[in-house]
Amino acid sequence: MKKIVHVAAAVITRPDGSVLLGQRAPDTFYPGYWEFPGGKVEAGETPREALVRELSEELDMEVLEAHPWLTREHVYEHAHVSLHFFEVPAWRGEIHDRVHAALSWQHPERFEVGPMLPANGPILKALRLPRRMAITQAGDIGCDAQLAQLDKALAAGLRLVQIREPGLSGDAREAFARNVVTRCHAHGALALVNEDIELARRIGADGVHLPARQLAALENRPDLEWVGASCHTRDELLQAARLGLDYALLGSVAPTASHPERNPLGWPAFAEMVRNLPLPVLALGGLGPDDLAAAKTHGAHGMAGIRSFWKA
Ligand SMILES: Nc1nc2c([nH]c(=O)n2[C@H]2C[C@H](O)[C@@H](COP(=O)(O)OP(=O)(O)OP(=O)(O)O)O2)c(=O)[nH]1
Repeated sequence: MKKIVHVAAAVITRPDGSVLLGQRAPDTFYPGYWEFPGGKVEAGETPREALVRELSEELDMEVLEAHPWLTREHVYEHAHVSLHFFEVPAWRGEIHDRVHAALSWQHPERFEVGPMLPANGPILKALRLPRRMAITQAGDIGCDAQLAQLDKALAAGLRLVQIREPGLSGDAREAFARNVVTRCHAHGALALVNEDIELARRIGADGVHLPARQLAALENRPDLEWVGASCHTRDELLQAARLGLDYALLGSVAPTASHPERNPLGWPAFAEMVRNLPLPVLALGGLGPDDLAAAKTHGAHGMAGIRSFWKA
């Protein structure tokens, strides 16, 4: 077995959502391939310390903020690497590249450079996962009211919707879900169906969201473009990772109106549970739009919720 080489890599992000990629120099492994700036963690360093050092050495950049994001393993011919990705949204200094053949700012929805290093495919997909997911509540407020909220939220930039309507009957649920998918697609937003894999396929949804008990029962990932799951424990998160899911929801982080009696996790426990996972995690439960910064600091990709997530 090859020794594991730890690597810190930076998803350096501008406010318009573009990320910085570097093209590997001719004298390296995979010359000409594109990567996220970073490099090997040296003895005695944490991945974060390595990240700060590498970005200073390679790009002349002083990192002001770095949020832990994903950790992925990949076995190359030359090494078994464990890639610790951080999101870097703030830095000081003008970027001066010292090691790459070229640098390029790229939008995750349409990468125009390639090829990418082989380990990075799932990373590029994770970058396309929006940061906020709103979960429908038509069973509580009525289909018309929910669709009106959806229109407003899409117009305000919402790009990820989970259709979760256990209270609607089969036909009503299908008609409502079709309506949501059409409206989401008109805005380039993703629409996922809770639990019902067949319904998701039938109506052309982008994927399915698995409740925890369905996640536990599955042996293989359903064959849809986007598949995520609700998790409450580290074991459930690891099962989502084993199945190769695209994201997980983890909560409740804070007390919620619907379950005030449940013991919330709190941010420190959330951060511990999502540490070194290979898939993005959205924080759920008792959160509002203002909590995104705290969520990212604690290792979340973003947030999901019902009530406050429909307020445009
Ligand atoms: N920096 C970076 N490395 C990546 C990414 N994806 C990926 O598979 N890798 C792999 C390629 C290499 O095997 C390893 C990084 O090692 P490296 O050789 O570039 O590291 P380094 O800058 O410390 O270089 P050196 O000390 O060997 O000169 O991680 C990525 O997006 N960014």
